Amino acid sequence: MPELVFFSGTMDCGKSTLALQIEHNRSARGLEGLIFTRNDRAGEGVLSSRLGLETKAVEAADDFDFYGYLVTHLSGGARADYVIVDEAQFFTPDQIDQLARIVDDLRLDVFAFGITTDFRTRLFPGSRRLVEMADRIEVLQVEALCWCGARATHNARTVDGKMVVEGEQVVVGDVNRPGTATGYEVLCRRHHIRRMTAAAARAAAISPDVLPVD
Ligand SMILES: Nc1ncnc2c1ncn2[C@@H]1O[C@H](COP(=O)(O)OP(=O)(O)O)[C@@H](O)[C@H]1O
Ligand SMILES: Cc1cn([C@H]2C[C@H](O)[C@@H](COP(=O)(O)O)O2)c(=O)[nH]c1=O
Repeated sequence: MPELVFFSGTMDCGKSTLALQIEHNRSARGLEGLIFTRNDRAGEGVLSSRLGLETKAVEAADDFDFYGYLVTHLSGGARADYVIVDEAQFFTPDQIDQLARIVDDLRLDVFAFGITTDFRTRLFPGSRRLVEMADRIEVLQVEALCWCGARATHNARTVDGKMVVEGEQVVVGDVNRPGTATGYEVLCRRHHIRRMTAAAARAAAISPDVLPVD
């Protein structure tokens, strides 16, 4: 039975790497996939992993119709055996419904990869719809870690090095980029709630006025 699978996790936990591995394994066996993404850090029309691998992808904006694209593709005589969608959090609930329809009506597996919650710990609309609609939700096995060593479960945004909890939901960016104005850091829930990034923890540890958190 074809499935809509949502592979979810924090930033930097290996989602895009797994997407590339699934693509590699299936194409190595002669299957043909269609790959979609939106707002990848590496630019338009690319699905990239921090391990250095990347592949071409169709850049899908808000008005992109996944189901229509697949129908046109197949009725033109082209082949598609499965669909990969990276950065799935950025897609609209309607687009996620189109992915479900690809599974149910066109009988293709759809593998969607994305972060579940934003920097305020709120669900992205696309991720919410995937949680509602997916046949299966897979949490990635490789755990990203908080600076304290606990499993990272939340994504923090930093502006000029300080953690923020207000702002636009979508700002493309990366972890471990100290020089950039807007950055991200993965944290455990405890340290996300306390707004305690690695830099804040270091500063607290060297300040004689502040008791250590841990
Ligand atoms: N230099 C490196 N050596 C080994 N593994 C790395 C290196 N850089 C990144 N990684 C791995 O890649 C993961 C990030 O993969 P990526 O697919 O880009 O994540 P995501 O799509 O979830 O944001 C990291 O969690 C880490 O396991
Ligand atoms: C938490 C959060 C993240 N983003 C952006 C930042 C990155 O461009 C992507 C996540 O990519 P990854 O491959 O999973 O690392 O999402 C955002 O726009 N808003 C947020 O709150």
